[in-house]
Amino acid sequence: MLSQVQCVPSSLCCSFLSQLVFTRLLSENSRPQPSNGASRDTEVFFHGPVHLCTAGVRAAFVLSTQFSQSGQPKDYALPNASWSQGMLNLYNEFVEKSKDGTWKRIPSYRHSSDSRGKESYFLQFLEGEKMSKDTRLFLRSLDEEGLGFEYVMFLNPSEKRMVTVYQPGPYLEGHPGFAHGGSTAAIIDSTIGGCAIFVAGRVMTANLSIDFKNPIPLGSVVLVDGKVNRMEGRKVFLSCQVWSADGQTLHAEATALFIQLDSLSRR
Ligand SMILES: CCCCCCCCCCCCCC(=O)SCCNC(=O)CCNC(=O)[C@H](O)C(C)(C)COP(=O)(O)OP(=O)(O)OC[C@H]1O[C@@H](n2cnc3c(N)ncnc32)[C@H](O)[C@@H]1OP(=O)(O)O
Repeated sequence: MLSQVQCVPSSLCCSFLSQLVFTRLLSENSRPQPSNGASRDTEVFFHGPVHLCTAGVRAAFVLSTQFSQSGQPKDYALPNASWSQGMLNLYNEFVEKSKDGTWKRIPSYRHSSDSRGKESYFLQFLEGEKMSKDTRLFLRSLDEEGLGFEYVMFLNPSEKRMVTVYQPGPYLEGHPGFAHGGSTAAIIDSTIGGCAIFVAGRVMTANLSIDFKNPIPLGSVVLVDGKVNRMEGRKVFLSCQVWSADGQTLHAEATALFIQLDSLSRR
């Protein structure tokens, strides 16, 4: 994939970049604004008049957003320009707590096969599943920062607990200005899914029950706090709460059952 990015002729890139600037100027006053939570600087739109831009160049751009400058797969669980100060504050708080090893930041890649390193419980999970190299991670499926799920997970192994610092972007809108409940379910499922993977390896969600207490404003920052309560045989019981960053508002409460799998291949 990398070589495809590097093979794009530089003249094509220049033309692409100038079109991009042109596109931004053209569209600055005409396109709808994100209702909340997205930095305009991170937005890239492709409009009709500039469709000189080929699908190949578009693909090269998309690929280039998936790799860091060092050519390594991009770790999406690191700060970017779309993160609000509130998101950065909570992130820094947990980075600080990670210094003595109590918490561990979980790197997060678009493609599961990019999850490298001995800290990667997720990779161990996938190796067990023999999943395709191109397996995607749903929550990382947008090319542009700040529009969808912006999040970083921290695992506390001794407490079997995972917290996700989460900032929902405008593409997750349900009721005007608020995150769709399905997106909240997805971040809860992934947070407690991470906990369940940590304690039980290969698992699937069998049951997820959510009480939505207060809507989550788009662009706000919340803390998704999940933990394993107990295991009974193959059954992993978990609970989760979603709090506003200031701890004053309980947005959602959930319980879940995950089932440890012997193997997906038997299915
Ligand atoms: C550290 C890591 C970091 C990672 C970060 C990234 C994380 C990303 C994470 C992403 C995460 C994304 C995660 C996702 O989105 S997973 C996608 C959504 N989930 C599914 O699609 C699962 C579909 N269901 C199934 O495949 C099967 O039904 C499963 C596998 C769940 C169980 O079928 P299986 O044939 O294997 O088991 P069994 O039927 O013998 O049952 C076994 C026991 O379980 C009990 N039971 C079963 N179902 C229920 C139920 N609904 N309520 C209450 N109890 C239930 C059952 O009574 C029995 O109990 P007992 O009789 O033994 O007492």
